[in-house]
Amino acid sequence: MTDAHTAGPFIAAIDQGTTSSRCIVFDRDGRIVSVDQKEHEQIFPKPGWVEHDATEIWTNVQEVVAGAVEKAGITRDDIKAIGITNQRETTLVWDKNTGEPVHNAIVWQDTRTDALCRELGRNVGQDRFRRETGLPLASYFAGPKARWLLDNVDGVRERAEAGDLLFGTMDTWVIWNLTGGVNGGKHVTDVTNASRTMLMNLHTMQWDEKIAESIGVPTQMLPEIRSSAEVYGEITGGRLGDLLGGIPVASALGDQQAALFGQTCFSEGETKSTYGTGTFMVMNTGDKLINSYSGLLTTVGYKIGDQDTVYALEGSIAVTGSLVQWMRDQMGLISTAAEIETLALTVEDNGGAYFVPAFSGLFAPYWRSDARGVIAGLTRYVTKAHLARAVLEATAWQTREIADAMTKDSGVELTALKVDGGMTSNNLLMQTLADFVDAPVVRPMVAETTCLGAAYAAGLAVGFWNSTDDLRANWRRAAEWTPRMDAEIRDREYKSWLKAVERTMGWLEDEE
Ligand SMILES: Nc1ncnc2c1ncn2[C@@H]1O[C@H](COP(=O)(O)OP(=O)(O)O)[C@@H](O)[C@H]1O
Ligand SMILES: O=P(O)(O)OC[C@H](O)CO
Repeated sequence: MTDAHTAGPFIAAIDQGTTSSRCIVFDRDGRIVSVDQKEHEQIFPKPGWVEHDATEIWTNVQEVVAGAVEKAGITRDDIKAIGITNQRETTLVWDKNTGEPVHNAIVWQDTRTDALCRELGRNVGQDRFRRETGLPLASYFAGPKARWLLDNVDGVRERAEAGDLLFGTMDTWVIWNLTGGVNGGKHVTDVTNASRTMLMNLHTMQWDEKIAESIGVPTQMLPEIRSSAEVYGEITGGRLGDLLGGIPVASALGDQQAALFGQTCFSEGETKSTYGTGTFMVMNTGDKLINSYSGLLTTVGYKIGDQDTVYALEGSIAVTGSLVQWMRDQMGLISTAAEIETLALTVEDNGGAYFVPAFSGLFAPYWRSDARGVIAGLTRYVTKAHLARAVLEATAWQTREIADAMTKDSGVELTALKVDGGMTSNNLLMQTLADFVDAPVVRPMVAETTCLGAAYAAGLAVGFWNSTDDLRANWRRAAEWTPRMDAEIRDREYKSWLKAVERTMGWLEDEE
């Protein structure tokens, strides 16, 4: 509910995430006024496959927007703009005449395009994709997922070539529906989301015809690439049209880029790391498009209207919070995620055990789809409490590897790491992180940095905030952890971790 401290007007933001969709209403100081959230089904048709029902997601998005507005006790006139942020890479194709998806969305974690990526590597070469798109060939990205839909769903290639089908990541799907759907919905994406498709040329910021042809995706089904902060259209029609019709839809950012923005990492070298299902460390590299030689992604940080593009380096870790979920749901060793900390605190150390959760292969800095999970160093001494430690340490060591790669590629030493996401409520993990990366770890007051970033971008687009300086003033520290680990112990432990990582590689044979 609004009160005297949160007088309007407001900006709303939608976060269409991997496990849920949420909407948050913010005031001018970047404070949360209301939140509504709804989970959607995770569909696992085969080992390694992960899908979402995009129709369910759109229904949930409408519900949470209506829910957040109702909880705030405000109306359309109080909201100056709405921004979008989203799980990235998750790929959908739908019919522009009916609004019906041709298939479930293929989620970023899905590994069904591994073989296709290997084939593209053999036929076209890794280097070409890296050079033009900033990305290594991996099943993580959207382009190969689109190709899979074109090849494997009946009639889809013909309908796409006839111009009846639209491709989009979840930003595009939500914006198209919000702005009218079959009745003139805008078919757009922003530069950050486009930079994760493997179809956009990072040098021109346009679809790369040759790359699209080599992957086998017709460019006519791709959305128009726009900046991250501008008015794409207005809320039109349907349930939300009645409630919020006319409100400008004014930003789109992939969720990790939105978190960079929400953490106000506006200067070159500033870095954030978000700890959710997976973990994503992103460094602002300003106007420098840095080629990574250490296994990071070169990506777009953001682009505000017609200002210059801000680039970024990213280290993506597939499994962090989801390892805690696995300990809870598959192993039954804890009953809530928070219990991992209580259990880990019953022992002094990991008892010699190291857990490398290469469940979907290894992402950054290795990009090895043939890797699978390993628990190394087991003896009869090891208890479930030691494993709980090893689980938390896995997140911290994976971050350390990315931090090392960032320093190598950018030449910038990490002086502080701004963190956010669900796992940051774990104090032991945050201390371990500071110890392993050997830098202070800081968490802001508003932990919902993803939605905040989308709200900030939308607010800038409509003049609700004037500049990024206005936004910096809103960032406030809530907690800080400083390193206190003996360097010799850290180096010894790091070596053992790297040895355990080695053990995960080559588990899958080429034909698997
Ligand atoms: N206290 C905790 N300790 C460790 N992990 C936690 C804790 N609380 C939540 N998590 C993990 O954080 C993740 C949820 O964080 P969230 O930021 O909501 O993720 P996402 O946005 O990716 O859905 C879950 O994977 C959960 O296991
Ligand atoms: O929805 P999240 O927070 O799990 O983020 C997913 C990432 O965008 C995948 O690249």
